[in-house]
Amino acid sequence: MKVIEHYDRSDEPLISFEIIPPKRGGSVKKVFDSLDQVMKYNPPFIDVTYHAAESHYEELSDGTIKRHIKRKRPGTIGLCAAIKHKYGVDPVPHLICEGFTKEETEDALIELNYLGIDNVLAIRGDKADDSVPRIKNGTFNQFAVDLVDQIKDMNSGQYLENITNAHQTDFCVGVAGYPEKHFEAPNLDFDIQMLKNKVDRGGDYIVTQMFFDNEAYFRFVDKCRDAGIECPIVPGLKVLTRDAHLNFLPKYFHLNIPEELSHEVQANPTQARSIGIEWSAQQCTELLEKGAPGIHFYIMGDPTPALDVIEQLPLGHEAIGK
Ligand SMILES: NC(=O)C1=CN([C@@H]2O[C@H](COP(=O)(O)OP(=O)(O)OC[C@H]3O[C@@H](n4cnc5c(N)ncnc54)[C@H](O)[C@@H]3O)[C@@H](O)[C@H]2O)C=CC1
Ligand SMILES: Nc1nc(=O)c2c([nH]1)NC[C@@H]1CN(c3ccc(C(=O)N[C@@H](CCC(=O)O)C(=O)O)cc3)CN21
Repeated sequence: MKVIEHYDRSDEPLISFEIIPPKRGGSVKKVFDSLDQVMKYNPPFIDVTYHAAESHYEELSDGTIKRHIKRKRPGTIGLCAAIKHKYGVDPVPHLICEGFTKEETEDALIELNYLGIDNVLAIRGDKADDSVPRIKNGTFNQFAVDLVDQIKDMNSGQYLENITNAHQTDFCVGVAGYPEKHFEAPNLDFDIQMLKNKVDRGGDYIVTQMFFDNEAYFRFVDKCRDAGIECPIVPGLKVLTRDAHLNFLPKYFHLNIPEELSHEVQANPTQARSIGIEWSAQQCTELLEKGAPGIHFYIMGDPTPALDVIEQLPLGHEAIGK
């Protein structure tokens, strides 16, 4: 079933999760162990991140530099197929522009279609310093909106080359939104216009970047509505569990940590996990009271903090599968 149908049909807020594939050489068992734990809560869908190849440089004994190109976390599509068939839950693979040609993306969409997977999250992808320069032959999607166009084209039977009577796929497309602005955008209004483009061109729902201050989410939703964006805007949350997150999360995700939270963690660094869980539970309670369509938890490799949060929430039957 499509993610947008889950939101349209449910009377209860939906609790969903996002995971990351294991590093190359890792075992899928750890992922299944995580998923076994979250299944108790009947997630309607599970997102699986997608990762491009990265460059690594090695200095050889003669002083020359050798470049190695490696995809650190392969396996998104296989993992999605496994989730669908092992748990009967709708997987949402991420598709990214960075590092992939449109031709590779078309092939990935064909694989997904054959697997009966009809949801994707269309994002641009992080422009890492060590991303692989575009030396491949082919065309590239520059922004997430270009990827949305490509997916919607396939939904109307338009492939990259002209194919008469081509099969029309039927993907539901999620896109990313930034309550505290994407760091490259000059201002929030500009970023919201770019978000509106993604929705106008076929994005069915929005999942937000993580945030720790609900006011940022509520302001963002108001501004999106004022800009004419009508689709569900799902808050994405990560539970802070370590004092190191005070630096790590702003650095990697360009977000603000409220003073009250950072002071509390700095005063009791060994209690970071319980402080973070308490903070997140309060965030969720207010978000749900004020009508958020659900919560999307970024659990990545470890579901336990998010599950501790969920246990504290006043959720109904459908949302928590009790
Ligand atoms: N779940 C995940 O894996 C998520 C990953 N991300 C990461 O966040 C980053 C951004 O991804 P998206 O939001 O999908 O990218 P996007 O392409 O929608 O926007 C990226 C930036 O470009 C700007 N922009 C968009 N269209 C533009 C245009 N036509 N002209 C000028 N500027 C334009 C936007 O304002 C924004 O600052 C990526 O690096 C992505 O990997 C974000 C959320 C979720
Ligand atoms: N810019 C951006 N890139 C992303 O890939 C991304 C977002 N934003 N926002 C939404 C989700 C959340 N994502 C992630 C990705 C990795 C971790 C992660 O590895 N967290 C560990 C870090 C471990 C370490 O210390 O290295 C953690 O402890 O939080 C968390 C969220 C992926 N997504």
